[in-house]
Amino acid sequence: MDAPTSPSSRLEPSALLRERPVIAVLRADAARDYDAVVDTLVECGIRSVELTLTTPETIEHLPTLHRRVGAAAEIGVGTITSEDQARRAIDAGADYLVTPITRPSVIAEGLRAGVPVYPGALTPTEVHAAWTAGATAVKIFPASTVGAEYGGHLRGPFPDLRFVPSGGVGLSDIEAWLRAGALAVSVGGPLVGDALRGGSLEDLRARATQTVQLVDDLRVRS
Ligand SMILES: O=C[C@H](O)COP(=O)(O)O
Repeated sequence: MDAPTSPSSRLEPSALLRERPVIAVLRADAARDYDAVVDTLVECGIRSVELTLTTPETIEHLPTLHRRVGAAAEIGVGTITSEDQARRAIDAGADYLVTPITRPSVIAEGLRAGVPVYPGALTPTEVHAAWTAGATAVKIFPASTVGAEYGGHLRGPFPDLRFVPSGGVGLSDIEAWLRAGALAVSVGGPLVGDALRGGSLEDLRARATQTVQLVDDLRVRS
């Protein structure tokens, strides 16, 4: 049985994510493919990277990536669906956990360890359940099925809600989501492209630089 969790134990998002509200989601064929892409993203100013458990050896490779980026970026582990996965990711040093679903026991693992959790939810009922279980922010997934307008709708009944859209968020959607009140945006394919599968790192650099510029400009203007 999943234990209820007091919202008072909710963890805050990192300063890195608050300052530059983009999470780059990496889904690779092998963990070693992360290295050059993470280096490039962080060089361009991306400060939050989410690895995914569909990539073999992700947890084993996490300490190597932490050594590569140092304090320049936080590295989270996503696609977590079980308490065991959550514990293993935490033990390997995950800075945060991301789940495609809301499972209160996984959120509780993060809270116990002091590691922020971003659980996935879509409907208002799911979003509310994720938030009250102690999410640092609720991952709205898959975000492209609802669009940025949905974020504004959620703020009506849930004015304190923190949310992060994920899934199909294009670079051209980032501004609308942040203006709708998102804490941050989570972007995989549209940012990373084919860079994890031998694609151009220069093209990745261009997309990452453009993305960083966009969110920094929005912060200055808001
Ligand atoms: O699990 C994947 C993330 O939600 C990112 O999705 P995306 O590649 O559509 O941006």
